[in-house]
Amino acid sequence: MTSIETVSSATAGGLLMNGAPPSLEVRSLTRRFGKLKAVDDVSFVAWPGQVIGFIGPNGAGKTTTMRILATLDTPTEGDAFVCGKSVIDDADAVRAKLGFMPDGFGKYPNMSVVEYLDFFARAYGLTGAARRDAVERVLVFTELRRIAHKSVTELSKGMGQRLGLGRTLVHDPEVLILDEPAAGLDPRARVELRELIALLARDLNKTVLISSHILTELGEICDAAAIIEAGRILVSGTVEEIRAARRTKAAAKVEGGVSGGAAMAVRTLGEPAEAVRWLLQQPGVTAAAEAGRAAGFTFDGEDAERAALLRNMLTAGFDVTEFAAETESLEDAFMALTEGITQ
Ligand SMILES: Nc1ncnc2c1ncn2[C@@H]1O[C@H](COP(=O)(O)OP(=O)(O)OP(=O)(O)O)[C@@H](O)[C@H]1O
Repeated sequence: MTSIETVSSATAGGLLMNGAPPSLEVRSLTRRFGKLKAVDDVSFVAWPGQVIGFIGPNGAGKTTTMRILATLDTPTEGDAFVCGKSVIDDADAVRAKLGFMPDGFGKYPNMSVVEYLDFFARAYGLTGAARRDAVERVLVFTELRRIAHKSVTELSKGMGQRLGLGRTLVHDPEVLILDEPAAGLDPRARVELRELIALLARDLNKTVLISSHILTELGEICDAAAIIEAGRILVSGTVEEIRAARRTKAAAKVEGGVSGGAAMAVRTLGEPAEAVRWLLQQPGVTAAAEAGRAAGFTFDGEDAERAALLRNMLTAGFDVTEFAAETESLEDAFMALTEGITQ
């Protein structure tokens, strides 16, 4: 690993988004275990309504970071803030604002789903009607109502994960920390979990930090990502910022190319190299390069100028079969951005 890339404009711009502070801020966090730096100067931010993927291979430092956020461990250096409260100096306030779903959690035998949730509601100090309402709200949200009286030890993996998520929601926290919640789920349960997480962020404005070592698992639900390897953040920011950083990097690779503009791709019946040569002469085209059988380019212009570019291309004799804005997956962007960075 030779460099760190943080592409979040929010971190650079004074930690405000639309005038609001971040709901989660990890600031130069380091955790040593003897000689091992499990977490090494990790920083990233997340905002209300955002699902942020915490992505990295096994042993990268995700769980250690999450445990510190959940006040279950303390950092060697640095600090983290949940709704502005320090995990070191104000751990009680953090616990009230945060729900943590660990990657494995105990299920007590002889306890039904409703009793399990009620147990956690008591642990959070809820009493009387407030406790009953909280448990009911969670049963409805997680769709566990119909199996409320089933024993927790008889649940399927998918239902067990719903219960684990429900457990973190009883005190209605603003920030949710979910450690590998999709691990071991079948495709249907995974989609259902994804829908619940989207609801929590989009409808209830919660911040969700969700870890995985599988990038594709998170690509579809995350608005932002922090990618970690060997304790260090390789890249962090919104998915759009990560894609933009990738485009800038791609454009910088093209000789004479100036970065900026929307990513586009064009396919013709001829050689892509010919299209690339022609594109590089056109106004608004800031970079172009061959991309398999297509020519990829970045274009800085409005719809009318884009239409003119296509018209000119046809007039110039190119047999265009496809001409489209490129939507790059988070995975593609990550692979390109971290190319040559990881060992
Ligand atoms: N209590 C501990 N004592 C010593 N080493 C630890 C301890 N906890 C974690 N580690 C080490 O710190 C490193 C980071 O571990 P961590 O569990 O945070 O990684 P992770 O990204 O969550 O990985 P996984 O996906 O496998 O859970 C690993 O090398 C791990 O062995």
